[in-house]
Amino acid sequence: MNAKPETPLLDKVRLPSELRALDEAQLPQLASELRAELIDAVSQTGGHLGAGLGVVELTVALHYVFDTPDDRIIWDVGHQAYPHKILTGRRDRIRTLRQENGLSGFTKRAESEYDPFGAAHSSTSISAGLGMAVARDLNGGRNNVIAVIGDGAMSAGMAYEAMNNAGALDARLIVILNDNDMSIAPPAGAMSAYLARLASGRTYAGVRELGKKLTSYLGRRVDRAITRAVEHARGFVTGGTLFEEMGFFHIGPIDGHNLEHLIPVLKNVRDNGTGPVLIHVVTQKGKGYAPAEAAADKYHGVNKFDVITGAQAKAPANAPSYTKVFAESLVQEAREDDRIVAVTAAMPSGTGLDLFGEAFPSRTFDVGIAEQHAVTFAAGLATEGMRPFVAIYSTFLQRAYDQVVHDVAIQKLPVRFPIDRAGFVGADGPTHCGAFDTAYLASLPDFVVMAAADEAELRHMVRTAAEFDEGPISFRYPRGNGVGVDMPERGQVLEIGKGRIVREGTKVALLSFGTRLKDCLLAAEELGAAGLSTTVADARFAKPLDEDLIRRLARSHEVLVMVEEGSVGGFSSQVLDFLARNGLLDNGLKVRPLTLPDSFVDHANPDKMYVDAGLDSAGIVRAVFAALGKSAQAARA
Ligand SMILES: Cc1ncc(C[n+]2csc(CCOP(=O)(O)OP(=O)(O)O)c2C)c(N)n1
Ligand SMILES: CC(=O)[C@@H](O)[C@H](O)COP(=O)(O)O
Ligand SMILES: [Mg+2]
Repeated sequence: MNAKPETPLLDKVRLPSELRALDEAQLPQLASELRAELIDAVSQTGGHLGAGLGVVELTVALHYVFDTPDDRIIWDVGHQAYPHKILTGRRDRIRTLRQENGLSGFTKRAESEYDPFGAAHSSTSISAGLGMAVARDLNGGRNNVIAVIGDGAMSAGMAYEAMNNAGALDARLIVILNDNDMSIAPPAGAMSAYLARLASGRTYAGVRELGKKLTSYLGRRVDRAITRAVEHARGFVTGGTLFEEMGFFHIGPIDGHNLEHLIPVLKNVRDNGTGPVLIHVVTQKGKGYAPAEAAADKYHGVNKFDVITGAQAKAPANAPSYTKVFAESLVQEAREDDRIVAVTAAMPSGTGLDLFGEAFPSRTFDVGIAEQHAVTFAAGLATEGMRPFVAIYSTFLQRAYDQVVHDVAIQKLPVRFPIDRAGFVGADGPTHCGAFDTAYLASLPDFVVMAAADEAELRHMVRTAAEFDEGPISFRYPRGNGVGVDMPERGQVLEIGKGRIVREGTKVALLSFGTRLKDCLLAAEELGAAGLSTTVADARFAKPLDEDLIRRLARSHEVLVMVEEGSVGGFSSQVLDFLARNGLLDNGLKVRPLTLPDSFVDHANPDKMYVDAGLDSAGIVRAVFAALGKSAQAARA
């Protein structure tokens, strides 16, 4: 275990008010101790590190200059907010980050008054900040509202919707564009190239012009320190930037690691000016920790690691991850069919499309954080006969629901949706839990909705989706590793709307949708041992349902339990609806849906989450006994 860093100055700063009592000359030391504390804490918990390292100085400067929590700081995504948490009364719990009952890995209103807005999905900060600014004005308040948004998050439409509105309202809102020239992967798109041009100072102003311009916004208080800050290194961009055209006063770029530059600029913006202002701050993701600076992903998200070497802990795996199986299967199909193309919204490594991109660079599209566009872009591809796969996390597809309905489903376009991170995701908590996709997709007419029970099934579903041209089709699979089943050389095309019986019994039927199948099989063993002959079926499809299979299970068993890792309203609800409409509930069948709880479940270890949700084998056994009016113990006795 590495020695805990010495942090004599940070030890005296529990809250921002104590930070504000420091002399400005002490701030570089504070920043250095804060960085060491951050590295040490994340080495023990794992989590998002690179983004936080990049905003250490910015965090210190913001809390030094602004009167938080009355002044509101909104961190976009919130993954970079660990230094903010350390400075805002949460240092004593920082080593509980992302663990059960510990601090959230993102900003969270319930956690602290210094977190005025919860996040984890990107590009919400300017909208939320504008709402707060307008509310302040309506209430006659005077506090500042500061939205800190990354260059990656700046690719999402919502950021522009918010700026468009802010420019029109002319509300006093401070936006800090934290430009580290990185998303999770290197950023994609024309906006990123534009920011790079601004940051490289293509358009310099002369000192006089700069002075005039700053004075026009900041009043006469523009001092030499600010002029120096914005002149420094890259120079000051004048006139006609996109942000100015949208009604923002645009300052920068300035060096986001230089407190002597940050503090005078922030103070002057705090004390002067009207209307919305955007400060373009240039930072380095992973700053100040050599292994992070050298890493391709700048240590965006890490496991526990050794501080000296940077080596990350790796859990031993007996099976490949679902993500990898998906990616390799798609590459395999794409070798056979050049109409297959792949789309990701800024998640090439998370979705496995980095592998696809290596094999087929010209058929891979990283559209940036732009889920809505990703879906409609794929719809356009499909209209011209391409076979697009939009590989996306369940939670992020939520953002593109109207595009799924209006652009894809109504037009019956064959867009394929491989849905990763379906179900509990563990440490990222409720914002990233893939709970709702089955409910929101299976309610759409003619949508084909599948879930893979294991990695071999996933391979079949990739092939099935590739060859299905009749309309939209999705298949879901969870975060983490497969079960370790034998893999077919190539996937088979599954019959649409047909499930499979995995084990035959007579009294109890367990109907699984997705990877809970293995717990159903364990439960069936236990039920069998207790004298309850149990059938286990893998539904494969939530839409269209395998009606014959369900009818058979309902008619020939006393108990029918549906098991899924999704919200209420999903697969089980589809089955219940079918049973009710077809009179299959009229003869005393005991039916129990086992779904995710109807609540937002906080971050924890996924295995524990399954137990708490009753979705492990013991929970399934309990549900069967409860349906039969017995306790599990009594039945065993
Ligand atoms: C809507 C949405 N899509 C995707 C993600 C996944 N994601 C989290 S952080 C991130 C990169 C953000 O880049 P940037 O805003 O530049 O922040 P940085 O990590 O560089 O500080 C992505 C793609 C997300 N959180 N929300
Ligand atoms: C903040 C964010 O949205 C991503 O970094 C996310 O945490 C990645 O999750 P995975 O680790 O499951 O890819
Ligand atoms: Mg970035």
